[in-house]
Amino acid sequence: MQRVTSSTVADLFDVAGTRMLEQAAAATLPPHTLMQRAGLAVARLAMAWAPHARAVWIACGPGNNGGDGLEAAAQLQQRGFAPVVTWLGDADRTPPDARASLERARAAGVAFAESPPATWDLAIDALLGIGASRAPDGAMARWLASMHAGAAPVLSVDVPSGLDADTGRLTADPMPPRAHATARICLSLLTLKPGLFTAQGRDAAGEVWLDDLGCDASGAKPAARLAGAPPLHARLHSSHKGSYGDVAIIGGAPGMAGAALLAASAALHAGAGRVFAGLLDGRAALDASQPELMLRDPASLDLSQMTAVVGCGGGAAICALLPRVLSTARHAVIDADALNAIAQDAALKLLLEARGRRAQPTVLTPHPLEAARLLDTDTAEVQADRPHAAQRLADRFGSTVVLKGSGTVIAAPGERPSINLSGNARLASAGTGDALAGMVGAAMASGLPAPAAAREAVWHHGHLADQWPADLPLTASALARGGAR
Ligand SMILES: NC(=O)C1=CN([C@@H]2O[C@H](COP(=O)(O)OP(=O)(O)OC[C@H]3O[C@@H](n4cnc5c(N)ncnc54)[C@H](O)[C@@H]3O)[C@@H](O)[C@H]2O)[C@@H](O)CC1
Ligand SMILES: [K+]
Repeated sequence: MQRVTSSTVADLFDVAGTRMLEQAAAATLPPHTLMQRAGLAVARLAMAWAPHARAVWIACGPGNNGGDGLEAAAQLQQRGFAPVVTWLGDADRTPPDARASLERARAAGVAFAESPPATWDLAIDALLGIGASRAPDGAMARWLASMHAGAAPVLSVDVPSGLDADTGRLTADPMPPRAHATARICLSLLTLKPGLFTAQGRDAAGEVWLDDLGCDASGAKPAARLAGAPPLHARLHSSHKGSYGDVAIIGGAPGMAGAALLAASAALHAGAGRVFAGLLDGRAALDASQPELMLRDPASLDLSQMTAVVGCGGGAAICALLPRVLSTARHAVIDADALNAIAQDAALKLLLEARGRRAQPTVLTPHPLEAARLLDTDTAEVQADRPHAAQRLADRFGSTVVLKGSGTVIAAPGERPSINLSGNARLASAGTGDALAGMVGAAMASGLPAPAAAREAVWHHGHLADQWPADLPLTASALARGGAR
């Protein structure tokens, strides 16, 4: 059993892939073995996580996810706990594995009840797993609502019930936030699923653990992956500023110079050799606190050997510069207003596609609304399947895509999407996206391929927020200055 952290490197399997693995594993094992392993793993995690829980409520659904809960109940009962099971199954239609676990729970003397106990110290959600086919309703929906509204911690078996394991879309009502990060925990069985880590999955699952039930997943095709912590890049003693590349920040229209300066500061502190601030606001003054930044007229910059970070605070004025950036920049990071300009202009779309065909490294950094505009759809459709949306965008424009949001997805043509696990809600403030664009630019300028540059910068950006002292406000300018690696 292992806990998943932002550093974890792992393959993610969708429901179809997980089912294939389950069938292959079950075929080599005595009947009911996988469920016994699953129930034991749930019981062990429950005992380790809530060792003093006296009242344990286990809510079990009609399928094999419920079977895991019944098996866990038997195991807990045998170890001196007193679980109370509420079960929504029908003995005649229960699948064979779950029926065997039902018998074991009854034989162990587990208490069954029609409704949840009055109070509980730990709730185990074994209502629905990867077989969920519709939104929970009736008693199931009521039980889920009360366990997630209660103060006691919740352990979800395999996936939080009502969460789509492939996409992280919650079909149940949104789960209320919890005061403590570990008040929700999820034990994913056999495989890790993409939906646990993006969209609403992070909030619904809480801390994620994996038990592979002793099965080897190496033969199966993953749907996505967790890229984990990037490697440390040691610098050669004989290196010089030219070794780490030039970054040109192009943006900062009148009234929005701050966004471009944030990106410039982030690129500088993330290790770029030289950073040029090509501000659209010709009256903007140099940031006196960062004399390393070089202020230039954006039209005068020769981008052919540079990484251009374009769009931060660009406003409508960025449109006029985009044809030159898209045609000439050696590497490009396209953010914010530049993304919106491209979404509205067929000629700019063609130029972006042409960059992809020329294999000129390009990273797009949209939030869901910007991604929706580029895909000519709406935010709900993007959020309904974030890995798929990011991959569509990457394939469409031949670019690396960083789809921001909870569980940032990084996709590139010909690669499986990866999901980043560093970062937290403190990043939800103005300017943090500008800092990220600058950090991606610095990583590209250092010579990393676009997908690796995107993954590494996204991880570092989130990691900074994870390490941020709780009593210090996280502002974008401080984040940008903290980007040194
Ligand atoms: N068979 C085995 O030995 C193993 C099963 N495992 C567990 O089995 C789960 C998958 O089991 P199943 O395929 O039976 O699927 P589930 O137990 O996730 O759910 C399927 C059942 O729930 C019903 N259902 C679906 N949506 C519903 C809703 N909204 N309201 C009410 N009922 C609903 C379906 O009609 C079906 O009866 C995994 O998530 C995992 O927890 C794992 O432990 C691996 C081993
Ligand atoms: K569940």
